Amino acid sequence: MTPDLMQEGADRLAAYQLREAALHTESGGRNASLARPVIAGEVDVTHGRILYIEDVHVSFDGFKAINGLNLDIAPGELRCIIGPNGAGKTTMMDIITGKTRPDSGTVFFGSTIDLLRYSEPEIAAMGIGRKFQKPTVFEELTVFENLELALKTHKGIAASMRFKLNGEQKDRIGEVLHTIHLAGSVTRQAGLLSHGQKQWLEIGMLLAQEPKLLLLDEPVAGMTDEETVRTAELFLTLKGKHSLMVVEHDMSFIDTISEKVTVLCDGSVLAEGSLAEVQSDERVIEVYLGR
Ligand SMILES: Nc1ncnc2c1ncn2[C@@H]1O[C@H](COP(=O)(O)OP(=O)(O)OP(=O)(O)O)[C@@H](O)[C@H]1O
Repeated sequence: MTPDLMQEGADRLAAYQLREAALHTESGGRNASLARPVIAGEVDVTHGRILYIEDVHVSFDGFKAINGLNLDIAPGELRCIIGPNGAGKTTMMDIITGKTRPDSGTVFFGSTIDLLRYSEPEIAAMGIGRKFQKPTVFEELTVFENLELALKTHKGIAASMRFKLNGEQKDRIGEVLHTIHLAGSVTRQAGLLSHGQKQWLEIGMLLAQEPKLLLLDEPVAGMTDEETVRTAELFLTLKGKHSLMVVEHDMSFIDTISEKVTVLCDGSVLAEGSLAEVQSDERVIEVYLGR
């Protein structure tokens, strides 16, 4: 992400926060009930789901990229998503994060927040973080500065102008640095990190914002074997505190981290279960794993 894009995101977030504040001051009626669910930190998971997708359809010029998709994720779950190229994995993440609007269907964050009503920055501000395949850290800044910036941006641009880290926030950055195995590289310029370390730093930038749901697209692509092992350890420590959706093609990585695996094909769920279960499913072997 470029500084311009980050600035734009922060501006839109500030506008969103102003709009939310205005909604909260209106009395009763529809607006009051709509405003209620988007208070940061409050996601109603009493029904046992942090993400709920039902019968979602998306077509691009008549081509059905997502075709009757149903999927839900429990709070604290680490779900792996696999499937052949073109199965709709990225499009599904685009829908959850507000980048693509479905033609029809339901997408809820917890049981009260209808994600289809919100924009991309609004959804990010609610606690859904997304990590794209390529690392996009600020190469000129140090590891610490990248994390600090992530915290500031999360506060919105108006707040970030006068934003100084308090003790709690410094502790939060320290905690994140430890989690992402970069505590020994605080003052290192991000551009000098290895590919794997840059990926961890970007995950750390998301963690600094304390997301409830993290969407990670091919996080170990291009990593060394050692980095892949450490990333698996990292994800296993995040599980429980956060809900994670991980799209990956690396089966040994999935084997290490997965409990439940969802196989997407032609825009809908082909199979779901443990890795061993989906690997022995004839339909999955046919379309994805090969004989
Ligand atoms: N904006 C778009 N316009 C037209 N077609 C699109 C668009 N976005 C995605 N598609 C098509 O939708 C289908 C699903 O694409 P998507 O990128 O979601 O698949 P994927 O499972 O992420 O694949 P991969 O593993 O290759 O990343 C593909 O056939 C793709 O070409």
